[in-house]
Amino acid sequence: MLDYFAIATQGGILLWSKTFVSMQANPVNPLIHHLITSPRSEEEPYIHEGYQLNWTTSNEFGLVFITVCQKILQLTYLRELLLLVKKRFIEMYKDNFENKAFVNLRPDSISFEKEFDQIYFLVENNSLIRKKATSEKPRAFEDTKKFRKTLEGTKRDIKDLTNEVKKKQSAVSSESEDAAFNVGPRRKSTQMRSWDSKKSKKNAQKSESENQKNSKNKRVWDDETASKEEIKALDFSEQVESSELESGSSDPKGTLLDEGSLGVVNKKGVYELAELVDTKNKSPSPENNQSWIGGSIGTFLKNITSGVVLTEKDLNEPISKIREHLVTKNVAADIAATISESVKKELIGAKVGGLQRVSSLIYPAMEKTLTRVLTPSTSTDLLSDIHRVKSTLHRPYSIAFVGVNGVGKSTNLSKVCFWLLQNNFRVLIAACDTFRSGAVEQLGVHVKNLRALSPKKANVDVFERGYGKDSAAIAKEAVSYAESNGYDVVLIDTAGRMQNNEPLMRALAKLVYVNNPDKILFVGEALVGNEAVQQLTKFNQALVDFSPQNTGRTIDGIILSKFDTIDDKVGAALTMTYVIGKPILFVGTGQTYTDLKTVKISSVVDSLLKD
Ligand SMILES: Nc1nc2c(ncn2[C@@H]2O[C@H](COP(=O)(O)OP(=O)(O)OP(=O)(O)O)[C@@H](O)[C@H]2O)c(=O)[nH]1
Repeated sequence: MLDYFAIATQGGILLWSKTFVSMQANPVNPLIHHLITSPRSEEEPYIHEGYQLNWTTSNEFGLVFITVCQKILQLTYLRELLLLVKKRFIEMYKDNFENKAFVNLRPDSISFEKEFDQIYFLVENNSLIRKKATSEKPRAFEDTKKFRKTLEGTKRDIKDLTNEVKKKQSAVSSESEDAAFNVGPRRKSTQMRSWDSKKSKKNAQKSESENQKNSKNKRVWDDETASKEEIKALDFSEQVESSELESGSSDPKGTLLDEGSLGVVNKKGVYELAELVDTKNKSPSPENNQSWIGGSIGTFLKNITSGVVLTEKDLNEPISKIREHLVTKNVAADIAATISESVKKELIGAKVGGLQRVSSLIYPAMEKTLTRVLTPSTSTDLLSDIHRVKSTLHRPYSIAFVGVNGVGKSTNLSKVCFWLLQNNFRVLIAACDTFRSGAVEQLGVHVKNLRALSPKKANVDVFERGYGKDSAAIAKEAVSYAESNGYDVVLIDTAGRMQNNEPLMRALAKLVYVNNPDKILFVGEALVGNEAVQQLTKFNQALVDFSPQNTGRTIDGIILSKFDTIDDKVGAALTMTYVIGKPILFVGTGQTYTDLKTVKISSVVDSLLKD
């Protein structure tokens, strides 16, 4: 779905905008600046910090219309949306323009919300409208009809727009088939879309012969980890270029995958995610006076000589330095205080040995405490768990993704799916966000991309039942559909919800109770402040409080998303783990499907101890 739509003057004055997902830094200004300094073709999207911006200008009125969406999504309707919004906006406000400037109209008096929503609704549902002629009437088409009926007084506009959409679609209809990703008993399995259609095969052959002409830069393997065949299995270039990726993507490989963050295929043929490595900070060295332990802490301890037994008084100052250090690493303040107190307890009564520096006692004490906090109480080996459930219980393994709005649940679910697909699992994605408009379609786009990137294209489907329905029931239906149709894993996408919204938290507890997923993963943003700690605690508590039968099920693990936005401060991992005593299973490090990493306890500890 869209993150943002803006209408601005070509001079950069924002006239009207609509925000769908809040963004950390609005990329519209950089685009406008870019357009002023180096005009470029409207056909070529502008990529800025993980966002893709498409636009159209009206030179006659000096306007620019801009869509912003995450670059991982390849939305087909952006051009149509832009052109229709431009047409409608100019129709409505052209009398207020003179010499490309507004006359007697202030931006805050522009009322364009209703018109925009009508256009967006129609364009977003374009593929469903196109299916009108087919025997099966999709549910959303009925919605479109109902919606139209309610729009008294605007029928003419809607008719015009619909005709325009249809006209444009008939031109591209042979290329777009994006409404057919959904599965479920409602459709017979024979009706499920075959992604290896004749057209794509033809494209594949064409791309293959083009590939032979173009010498590509392949990933360079710097060790013996993978065999030639295994490397071939990880070379997605051919798959992507021969895929059915939607139009408008001039560099699909770069958009969907980051070769730098690819995992490795190990000797057993398992595609392992890359590990998070802190390359930015210096290695800790307690013996090094320049390091924070040897330096600032050492200063407080330099008077303590050999044979002395450490007391609380000796340790107060150094321990407060440890707390400050942890806070600079993004550990929540109260947790930094608790951990440093724990280090203090570890050290009280320790005897300083012969040639030993006191500061060198601190490093192992901290290492021990941090390792204790980070050591998981539940399994982190998902692949083995999935195999075990498959071979012993003969059923699919289910994972629910939960968290507040916009933290990256669907994106990271898709990255997990990419990893599972590389390991040849068959995955069903259950679209249980029946709340946010566009959530189901967003999963459809991910599935389309994932199919294009996967060794076996038919290994991933979406199970959806549209909007407004009971998500617990949809998840149950999906799991049973997966069981009877041979899927190995069900990934359950849930709606984002605020931790204080009791009805929604009750609904989540119900989903967990009814489905008892094998793993409940909390997706939280890496920039942890008190707010995020509270979110995690409350989600965990709500699962207990609102469970219909007091099952005691709580969150099993954490995905720390948007790690790339916080400059390698691993403290968030410590804070989150400390709060619920469950491990960080994955770290999201960007917006492509390969931007998912695992974290080793020793590297988190190492990183926390670094300068
Ligand atoms: N930089 C960065 N962006 C991310 C990461 N994960 C997700 N995002 C972005 O965060 C935004 C929201 O992601 P979604 O996956 O839609 O979030 P969600 O939690 O499913 O959203 P709701 O369904 O609205 O609750 C998108 O723009 C994503 O591209 C990440 O690891 N790094």
